[in-house]
Amino acid sequence: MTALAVIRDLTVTYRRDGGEVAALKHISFDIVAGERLAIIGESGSGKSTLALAIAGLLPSAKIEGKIDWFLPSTLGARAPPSVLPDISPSRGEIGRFAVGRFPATLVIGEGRDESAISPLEGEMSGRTEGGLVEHRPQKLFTRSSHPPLGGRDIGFVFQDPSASLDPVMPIGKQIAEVARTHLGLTWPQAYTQAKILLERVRLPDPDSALRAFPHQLSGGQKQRVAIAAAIAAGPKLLIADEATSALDTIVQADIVALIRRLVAEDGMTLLFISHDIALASELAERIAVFRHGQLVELGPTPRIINAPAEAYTRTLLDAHIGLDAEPLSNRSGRHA
Ligand SMILES: Nc1ncnc2c1ncn2[C@@H]1O[C@H](COP(=O)(O)OP(=O)(O)OP(=O)(O)O)[C@@H](O)[C@H]1O
Repeated sequence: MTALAVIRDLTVTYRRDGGEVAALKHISFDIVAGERLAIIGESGSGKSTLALAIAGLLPSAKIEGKIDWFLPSTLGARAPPSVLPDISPSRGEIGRFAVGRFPATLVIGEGRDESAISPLEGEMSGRTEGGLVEHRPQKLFTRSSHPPLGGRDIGFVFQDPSASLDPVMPIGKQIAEVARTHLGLTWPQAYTQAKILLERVRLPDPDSALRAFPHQLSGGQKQRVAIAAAIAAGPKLLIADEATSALDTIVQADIVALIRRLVAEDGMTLLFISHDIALASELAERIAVFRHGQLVELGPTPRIINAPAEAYTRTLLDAHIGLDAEPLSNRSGRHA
């Protein structure tokens, strides 16, 4: 098993009302390349904080610990200047790191420099790119290099597609822009790619859908578009943060099936964040259980479901009425 990312002693603290909130406390685990890993826990357990920290999308929190990335070479890939950390190595250095050979190490939180270009607390541009909300990078300290680039190495699907899609830009352009930016395509090439992606996420009539605006689509269709944008640059890691929670049960099952299919087709690693242990157990090969910012336990899905080591996991299982029922995605023979 090859690690895609090795997370060690990750601690995240937010500042709130003059005090501090420890959202994650000394978290250590590996993300295995190609696996489907679910992060589950009740509200406030730190799931979203973990997802955002891994994606480098926590500009205003205090982050300590280390993430080693084992990313494939990206030589030739184009990185938009706005998402390169200001102290990152020169772009010529990016691409020297091969999977499993030269990890990119982010040592976070050492010697924080307040003159960094990080945005003011709470500031976000609101602009979307590859399913990621673009922001100026936090001050990450790079030991060796090639930190992952949001949108290119990591695709992010949020709970609310209405918030992650630009309401005044045709959806084809939103997807094409990701492909153009990160893959260095021309606009015509990027639009061809966008159409292929709309077909892959099974949006009806992809040709006219290219010109549609988000408000012309249903919630499930918008999430399909958000997923298409998230995978447009061929990320190694796809993070789905409660990506189905805002959808009704039937559409939820469709989106889960879609994510499963796309992850398999593209050989992506999946981090599936959910409060729903039943949903997680359908999709994930391993489950990590979080509570109060701590990792309670992590193991293969059958072991977590059938023989949890921790009482808290058992409580979560007992609380879930639907776990013994037929998996959601099988209920009506649905396909992605
Ligand atoms: N921007 C923030 N500023 C201050 N505190 C925050 C911020 N974001 C999250 N928190 C706090 O950090 C803790 C973890 O929150 P987080 O959103 O990561 O949990 P979660 O498991 O994803 O919850 P949910 O399922 O409700 O989204 C909570 O106590 C939350 O109130």
